[in-house]
Amino acid sequence: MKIIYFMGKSASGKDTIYRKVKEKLNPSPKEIILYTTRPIRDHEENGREYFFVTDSEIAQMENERKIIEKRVYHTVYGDWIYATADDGQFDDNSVYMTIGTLESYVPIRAHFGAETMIPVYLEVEDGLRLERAIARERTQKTAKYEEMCRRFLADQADFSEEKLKAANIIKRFKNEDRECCLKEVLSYIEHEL
Ligand SMILES: Nc1ncnc2c1ncn2[C@@H]1O[C@H](COP(=O)(O)OP(=O)(O)OP(=O)(O)O)[C@@H](O)[C@H]1O
Repeated sequence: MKIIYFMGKSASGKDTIYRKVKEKLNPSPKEIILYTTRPIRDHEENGREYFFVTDSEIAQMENERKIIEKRVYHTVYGDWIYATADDGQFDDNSVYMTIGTLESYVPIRAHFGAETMIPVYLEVEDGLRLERAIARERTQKTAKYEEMCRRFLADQADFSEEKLKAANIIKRFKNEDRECCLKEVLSYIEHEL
């Protein structure tokens, strides 16, 4: 089993590059769909970006010992839970792909083993990344600028150099030009597979 694990700060382009990589890889990797209690965004679909669930549904999966890792974010809209679950999604002979955080990468690597993991860490210069985050919020019916700012600040601590080093994230991909980034990410993944 291999798990291609996309990470990066908010608006670093994880979703964008992830979708393109999924399109280009043949056979296409299976997606690991995470669970979240955050409200669905306008362009999202339940079961595509995430399984959108309630707090009690997460609690039930915990009782059933299905949760591999779980994070709680204290947002301006309340607590949002994100979780990865061993819910029957995984089989030994498949290649999987998902978007996660550094905090989630570490327990997942511990659960499945380092040899299973193909980490893809994306980065964008902070000013450009903030511009992209604002532009993205503007396209939403209800722009959540406060939450966007909270995440921008939280990212600095969540993806600190110490944490990147501790998680053994050495390779990084700059997402300035989409096509260049995609090409580099694809050739790295193909090499690792
Ligand atoms: N190389 C690029 N050039 C220009 N715009 C980009 C590029 N990559 C991504 N974007 C745009 O930047 C915004 C953020 O990208 P995306 O939603 O993929 O980021 P993300 O890392 O998944 O964000 P989050 O973690 O906050 O959900 C989107 O509007 C996307 O279209």
